[in-house]
Amino acid sequence: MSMDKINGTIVKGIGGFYYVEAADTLYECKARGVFRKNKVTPFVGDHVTVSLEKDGTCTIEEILLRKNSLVRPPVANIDQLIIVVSICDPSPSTLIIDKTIAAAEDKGIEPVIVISKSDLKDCQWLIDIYQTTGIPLLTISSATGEGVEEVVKLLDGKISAFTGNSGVGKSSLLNRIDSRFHLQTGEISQKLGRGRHTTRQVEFLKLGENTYVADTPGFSSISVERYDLVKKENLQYCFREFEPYLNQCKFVSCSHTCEKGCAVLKAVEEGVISKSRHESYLAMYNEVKDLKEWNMK
Ligand SMILES: Nc1nc2c(ncn2[C@@H]2O[C@H](COP(=O)(O)OP(=O)(O)OP(=O)(O)O)[C@@H](O)[C@H]2O)c(=O)[nH]1
Ligand SMILES: [Zn+2]
Repeated sequence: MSMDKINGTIVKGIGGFYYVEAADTLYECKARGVFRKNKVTPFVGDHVTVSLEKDGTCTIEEILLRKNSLVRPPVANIDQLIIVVSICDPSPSTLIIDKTIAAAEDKGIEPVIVISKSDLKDCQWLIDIYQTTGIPLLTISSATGEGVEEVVKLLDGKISAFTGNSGVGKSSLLNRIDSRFHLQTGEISQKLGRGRHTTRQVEFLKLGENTYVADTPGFSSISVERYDLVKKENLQYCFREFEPYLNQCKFVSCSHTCEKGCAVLKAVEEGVISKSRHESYLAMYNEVKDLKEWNMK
């Protein structure tokens, strides 16, 4: 029997069916049994090969190599992670922000910081910490609309996921960006509840040509603890503003925590690297330094 094969992207998964978008057509597919046997789960975002049979059956035959993946929520091939941080209600934790940034950097996902609720409080202190890092930074208010257009521009042509603690204003921002988010982030997620054991699905919402946003009802935040701990040796590369100094330290094996002749510590002292960022580095370094490889996954 001859079969046509196409390549596409999984944009949705519900009840054992996967919805694959290819050339503006949506195919309802089953996955080959072999995936389950090998304990491979197709993720939303996966680029896949689908066979189209004469009777209309579509089957996912192959999952192409993932650029990256996140476990909670399960999603693959994300270009950028939009980290929403409210300036108050709830107040920001720079350590949580930096852990999230590091998890993204470690996976090769571009982090973007969006400071929200700028109508409520002065954001300058937080801007000061991050504007020297080289990480894209925007300040927005979903109440006044400030900065929302800039967020829309940033999403163009990319696959993005939003993350941030409960209450920081993700839904409010997404609703301003596209009204179709309203239903998914509001009503359905409320029906499903937000408990740990409820069914939660990720779905890509298409905002434009090659522009998708992962709608992740029920997930306030990607998990950066446990699943996404960055190895000690890699941690220094997850703080991108450290990069110019890394090979200027006196010792090749410098951990940038306390050593004499450490170029990173010097940059912190001189105020070129923000103290807050380095404090997060220290805290994260101490968390992972004694962990063995098998404890990390
Ligand atoms: N003043 C002000 N309030 C905001 C803004 N954005 C969101 N809020 C309020 O903050 C609260 C939480 O906003 P949500 O958009 O539900 O936050 P969320 O991040 O989606 O929260 P979860 O759904 O729990 O993850 C709501 O009462 C919003 O009205 C803003 O820019 N300014
Ligand atoms: Zn050093």
